[in-house]
Amino acid sequence: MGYFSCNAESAIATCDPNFWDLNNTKNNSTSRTIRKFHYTDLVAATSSFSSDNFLGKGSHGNVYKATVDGGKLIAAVKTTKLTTKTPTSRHHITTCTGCGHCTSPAENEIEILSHVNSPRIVNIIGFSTDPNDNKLIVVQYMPNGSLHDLLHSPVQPPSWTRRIRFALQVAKAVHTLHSSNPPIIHRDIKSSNVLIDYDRKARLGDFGLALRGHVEDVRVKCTPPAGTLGYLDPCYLAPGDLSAKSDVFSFGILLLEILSGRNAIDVNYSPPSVVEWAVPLIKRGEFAGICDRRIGPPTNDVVVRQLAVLAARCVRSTAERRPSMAEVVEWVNNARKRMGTVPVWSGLRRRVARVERFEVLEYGDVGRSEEIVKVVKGVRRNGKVSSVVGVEYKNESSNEVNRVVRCKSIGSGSIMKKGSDPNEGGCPTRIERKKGKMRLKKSRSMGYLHGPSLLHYGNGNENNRKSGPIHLVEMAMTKLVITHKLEEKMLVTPLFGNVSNPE
Ligand SMILES: Nc1ncnc2c1ncn2[C@@H]1O[C@H](COP(=O)(O)OP(=O)(O)OP(=O)(O)O)[C@@H](O)[C@H]1O
Repeated sequence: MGYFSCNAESAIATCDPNFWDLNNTKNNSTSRTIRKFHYTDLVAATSSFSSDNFLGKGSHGNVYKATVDGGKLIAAVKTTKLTTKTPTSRHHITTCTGCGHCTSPAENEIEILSHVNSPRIVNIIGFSTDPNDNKLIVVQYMPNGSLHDLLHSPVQPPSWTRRIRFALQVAKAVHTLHSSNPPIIHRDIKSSNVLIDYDRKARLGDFGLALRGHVEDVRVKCTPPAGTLGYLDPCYLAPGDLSAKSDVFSFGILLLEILSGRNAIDVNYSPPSVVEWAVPLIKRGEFAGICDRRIGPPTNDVVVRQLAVLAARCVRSTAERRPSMAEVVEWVNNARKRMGTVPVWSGLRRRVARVERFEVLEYGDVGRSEEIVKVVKGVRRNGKVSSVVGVEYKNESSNEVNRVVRCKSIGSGSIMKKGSDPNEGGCPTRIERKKGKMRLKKSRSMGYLHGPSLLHYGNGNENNRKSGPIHLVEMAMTKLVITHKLEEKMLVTPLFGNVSNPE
């Protein structure tokens, strides 16, 4: 891959008074010390840039594995050539035709990386200059390839858990860049620039196109648009169009790639653009349709729904309407937490199925006419209850508003067996009243039913009102009935607005 770029570092010094001088590796308070290697040391460390140490080829040169400091440090050395003004690739694009305001990607990468150090990026160790004045960049060695290789490898595609972790790690990397002072805009977020470290965590690399500065800074303003086709923000047509939201767009493409396992531009699909292919599916709510066919949707399909809608928001055509990277991190993190869990109400479905086996349904077919009027945020009521959520719902016939607050796990023992209803002479050994609440006792599982719902719950008919234990069953049935509405309200609407229209 290559850039249409130009090389005129003196012009940058004019544009930006803080331009980082390669001869001064620590020129201001935000810089960190980086090493200046002798070229001959790097020749030795790479066995004269031998094919055995060859790691890959980029748009500006090759990358080699280097063993430095007598074997104490393994690094990657990126060789570069002084960039010409000639287009070198069909992938990278920029409109620069020799403006005299650009620096070479290698020098730019050294400058940017000297100002940032994060476990989520491929950090710089040092640099060198070859006899032809070409720069060599020494960065941390990433032994596990790129995210692009992993996603598109024919063997063993990554699991959902790994994909979501990678998405979160990249989102954190971009957020770190955007929140540094002055902000750094990467401009080339794509799966081949995400490398996997020793701990199998994703790190963002290749800062050749990155820009450091506020959008109003002259340097940022005078740098022509650049990026990789398929990931490039369509709003970014002129230097003045650049904003952090361009990275958000590219991240959205990457997220779609992670979810679908398809390339940003893939002629095997119709349409070839991942945005044009995925966004209509997302708008129609066909979330399973965008999941990588090789692994299918995850157990908790809410996770894909959340991430797909988030991706659709990131690639919105209006840059201002895209989320910030802080928001992206938050929602990907929420999805990660949800991964490995089952939807809140599906556990209830299983428990209600057990109730059916106990034949308690003879108490009546209740809860068919409730409408959710409010989703209430739960509170931690007991050390044993880790996550409490609830709803207020209205019985349409009686107009009563009742509230159910429950923990994620109400044990099967919280449902009374037939014959244990005190009205029938049964013994409610597992249920006790405490301070106006009904407490369900079952080993580690606790649940609560709040005040009026215990006393006034019913289908509007006084005669149908049941005693406490029976109500527990009825509540369970009610929750089963409202499952679909509730998931939409709780898990989608508050997070993303109207799902059917992410635009
Ligand atoms: N730090 C690293 N550790 C291990 N391998 C690396 C490292 N950096 C790059 N590579 C390997 O070298 C290849 C080329 O990397 P490079 O960043 O130069 O180009 P690219 O990102 O693939 O393409 P482009 O330069 O067009 O964006 C990568 O695909 C990767 O396989």
